[in-house]
Amino acid sequence: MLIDMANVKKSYATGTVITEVLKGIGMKLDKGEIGVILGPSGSGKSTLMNILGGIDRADSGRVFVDGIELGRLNDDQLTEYRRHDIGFVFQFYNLVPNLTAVENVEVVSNIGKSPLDTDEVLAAVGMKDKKHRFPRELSGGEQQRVSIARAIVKNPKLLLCDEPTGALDFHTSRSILQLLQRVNRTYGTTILMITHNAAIAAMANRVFKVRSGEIADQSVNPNPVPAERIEW
Ligand SMILES: Nc1ncnc2c1ncn2[C@@H]1O[C@H](COP(=O)(O)OP(=O)(O)OP(=O)(O)O)[C@@H](O)[C@H]1O
Repeated sequence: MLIDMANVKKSYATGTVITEVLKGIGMKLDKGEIGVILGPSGSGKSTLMNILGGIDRADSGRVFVDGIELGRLNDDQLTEYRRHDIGFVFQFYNLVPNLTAVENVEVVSNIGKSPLDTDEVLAAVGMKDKKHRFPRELSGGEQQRVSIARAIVKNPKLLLCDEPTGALDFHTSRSILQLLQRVNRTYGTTILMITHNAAIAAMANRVFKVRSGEIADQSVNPNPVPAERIEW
């Protein structure tokens, strides 16, 4: 079991108003699986992912990732966990603009405990030939490939993707989803992906539907579909 969460609650206070964003979430994902989280805007998806990624903390409940109980880590340990064990991919790539593609990846591999080879990873995401370009010289899809290379070069236990195709057209999105499926197979990386797009659920082993801070539905997909067959 890679992710094992039970009864996770989280509230935010703005002024005197307290909003309960997560109301007792439980979910499990096995090692090597792809999980997809679906849910409307504001339902708590990013909050859930931030807790799993060690960016934020739950107020109560239990969160285990690969046997590590995140609630028991102090701030320094949580930073180490985030740095070494988790890869993040965001909708808007978040590459460093004045570094080339290869330098963006090296920034992460240089601080890794057991990083993968930078050139191998850039080749795996199809960006070997353009590795000396700056982000502004790359298309959105290419920038997302570099950001995936940056996320996986540290060989993370868990790859968290928050709307990784949210800013891309259909064809580019599908090639990014294919890439994520290939990363999952090649490196055995467990992937948890947030999306608004229900069609993407077809490529997942497990699908979690979040509504108003609760898991409204979850399902197991015995035959995940290759990403190239997904249509929307
Ligand atoms: N730091 C914060 N302080 C106060 N409220 C917050 C904070 N972070 C999130 N919220 C609130 O928590 C709720 C859930 O936010 P969250 O970003 O987790 O939703 P989401 O499902 O990821 O939405 P989206 O699909 O729009 O990204 C929202 O109502 C949001 O306004």
